[in-house]
Amino acid sequence: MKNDILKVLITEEEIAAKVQELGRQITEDYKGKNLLMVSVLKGSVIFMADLMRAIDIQARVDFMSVSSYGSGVKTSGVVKIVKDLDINLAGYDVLIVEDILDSGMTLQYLKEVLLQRKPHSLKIATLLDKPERRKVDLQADYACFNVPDEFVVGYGLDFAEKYRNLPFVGVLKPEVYAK
Ligand SMILES: O=P(O)(O)OC[C@H]1O[C@H](OP(=O)(O)OP(=O)(O)O)[C@H](O)[C@@H]1O
Ligand code: HPA
Ligand SMILES: [Mg+2]
Repeated sequence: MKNDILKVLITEEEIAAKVQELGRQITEDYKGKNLLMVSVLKGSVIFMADLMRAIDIQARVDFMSVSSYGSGVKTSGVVKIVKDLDINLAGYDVLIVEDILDSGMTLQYLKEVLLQRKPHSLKIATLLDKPERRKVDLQADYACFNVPDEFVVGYGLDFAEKYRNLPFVGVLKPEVYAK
């Protein structure tokens, strides 16, 4: 699998160090609050698993799955909830945990939907931010790394459902897309 990688953008060690740093920051920022971490399936599960263990306050977790109706529709911002949260958000300080903020369509939709449920607060933590591709005016409250406008895989991020289990973030060789 690693043979398919053209270049590593962010190493396993760099990710680990940043996730620990973000965990400490969230621990500080959410002291005395009622933290609920919401992971957006599937890409964010690796980040979620590492980040939650880097946080030293009581934190609940829940999972949500959304899908676009097709790549064409995704750009119009139409997203469908495939699996909703189990927990009612009232009274929680919700932190959405995402792997990547790209066009921003997914997170803009999620933010809107979750805000309607009247959480005490709502913030976004993302591992990767690709600001050049943004189509909506949205920023993450916490972002670990900026990435250039290239399709990236690994540490949860997939190409055609593959490469999520790479421990680093990288770019695929062009011939992999042609397969
Ligand atoms: O900012 P955007 O342009 O909306 O892109 C970001 C979203 O796209 C990816 O999810 P995807 O729909 O591929 O699902 P996955 O997490 O299961 O891979 C990624 O995990 C984000 O959720
Ligand atoms: O660069 C990316 N890689 C994988 N999944 C993604 N979803 C949005 N952008 C990306
Ligand atoms: Mg994906």
